[in-house]
Parts: sequence; structure tokens; C-alpha cells
Amino acid sequence: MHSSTPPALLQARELSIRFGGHTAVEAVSCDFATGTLTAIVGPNGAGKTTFFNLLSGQLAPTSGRLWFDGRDITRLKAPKRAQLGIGRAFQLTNLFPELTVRENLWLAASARTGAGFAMHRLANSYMAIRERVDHYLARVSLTGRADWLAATLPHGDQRKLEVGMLLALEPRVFMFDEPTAGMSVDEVPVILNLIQAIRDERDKVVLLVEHKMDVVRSLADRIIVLHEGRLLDEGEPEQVIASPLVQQAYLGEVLVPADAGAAPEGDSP
Ligand SMILES: Nc1ncnc2c1ncn2[C@@H]1O[C@H](COP(=O)(O)OP(=O)(O)OP(=O)(O)O)[C@@H](O)[C@H]1O
Repeated sequence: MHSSTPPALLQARELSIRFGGHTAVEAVSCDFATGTLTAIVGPNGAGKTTFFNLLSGQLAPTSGRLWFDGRDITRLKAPKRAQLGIGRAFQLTNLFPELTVRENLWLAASARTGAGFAMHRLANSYMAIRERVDHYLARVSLTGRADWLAATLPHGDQRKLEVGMLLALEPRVFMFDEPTAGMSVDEVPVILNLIQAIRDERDKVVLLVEHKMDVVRSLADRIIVLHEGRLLDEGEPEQVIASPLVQQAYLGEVLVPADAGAAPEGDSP
């Protein structure tokens, strides 16, 4: 009856969603344990974004169940899941362009507190939020631009602000959807370092949808591969990427670098 390891923080069980006659995600079951960074990969149209939407609550499954911290959250909508601690960075849609960087972070930081109307509690809460905003401003290297309107930031800084807002929400599950998409080469390491730092804290679940295999290799402890809506394989990145089944699913998309030195089949000495 008693298992030695605690159950994973987030557990998907037989999650499926159909759009009309098309099953975009089919009976996907997997666990996401605290302290791990899982990359969700797969060819175009494999169901990665749809699966992410099922986890964050943007979509409700046709069948299956989702558990968070022992609670069945299958029917909870995205805002409620966010409140429980499932935070997702969207591609810039979470920013308020007419507010400053500091104000954006303030909104995220204050979303976690419920100070009520008692003055002393409000003052304490105000000071705590101010401290957190300063902390997250520094963490995403935006202290010097705290008073800029979000709309006027360069693209890379907007992405940093978005990660900062996610950090300020202090979730237990961090979801990143192609976090470096559209960023210039010199901006990419800043975002990757931030994600790596979250991963290295080892007390969060980090989920990443990512096409770039070098990013996956450098960050992920584990990969899950979706193909035609199904879970094709899961495990350690190098092992999964090298699997013939996964290679075949990508139908010629290059997953293994040219220097991997794979000999043709049947070419044994
Ligand atoms: N709202 C929807 N209505 C109908 N079909 C949809 C809907 N959303 C997704 N699909 C279909 O479900 C399948 C999976 O799409 P999804 O966007 O999740 O794939 P993906 O792996 O994220 O692809 P990509 O890597 O190209 O972003 C696709 O065939 C897509 O056309």
C-alpha cells in the first residue's frame, strides 16, 4: 500500500482531446516530478501545444484525468490552476504594454497575496511585494529599465520580463512554450540561464515545449516525445533522441548531429 517515493506533483492519466473527428492528443499518461525539467518534443503537429494547453487549463480534455499535488484538477480552468501554482509563460501575451516593467512585476507579485483591508496588513503586504519586485527585477536583469513601459522594451527584454512575471507568481510548475523563439543569438543565453537557474533550485517542476534540440540537450533531464498525439517515448535526452522509433517519427528531420558517427545498419565489423 505504501510507496517509498512520493507521487509526482503533476500527473496526467490517459489525457485525450478530440477536435471534431481529429484526436490531437490521445491517451497520454505521464508524471512530472518535483526537481525535474521535462522537454516535450515531437514533429510539427504532434500535439505538443495542445498537450500543454491541457496541462495549463486552456483546453479541457475529452477524456482522462489530471492530478496536481494529489488533487484532481481536470475540470479546473486556467486561472484557478495558476492560482494553485501552475504558471505558464505565453509568448508575450501576459504583458501589459501600457504599464512599466515594475508595474507589470508588481501585478504578478501581488496576485499571490490576499492582504484584505486591514491597514497594517496592507502596509506589510506592500513592503513585502516591493521587496519581491526588486528581487525579481534584479533576477531578470531589468533593474535599470524598471520604469520603461513594457511596450518600449526590446523583444529580448520583453521575454525576460515575461519570465520575471512568472517567477513573481512563485508557481510550483513552470511552463515554457518555445521560450527563445524570435530572440537574437546574444539574447538566448539570458533566457536559458534563467530557466536553468529555476531547474537548479530542484524544488519545481519545469516543462518546456521546444523545437531546438541543442536547447533540449542543454536543459532537459528528461524528454517526452509526442507523435500524432500519442506518447511515443520518454526518458533521458540522449537515449530518447537516438532511439530509432523517434528518429523515424521525425522522418528525416535532423535530430542527431552529423558528428554522432552512426554507422549504417548491418555494417558491424
Ligand atoms: N483548436 C483546434 N481545432 C482543430 N484542430 C486542432 C486545434 N488545435 C490543434 N489542432 C490540431 O491538432 C494537431 C496537434 O496540433 P498542435 O498545435 O498541438 O501540434 P504541435 O506539436 O504543437 O505542432 P507545432 O510543432 O507545429 O507547433 C494538429 O493536427 C492541429 O491541426
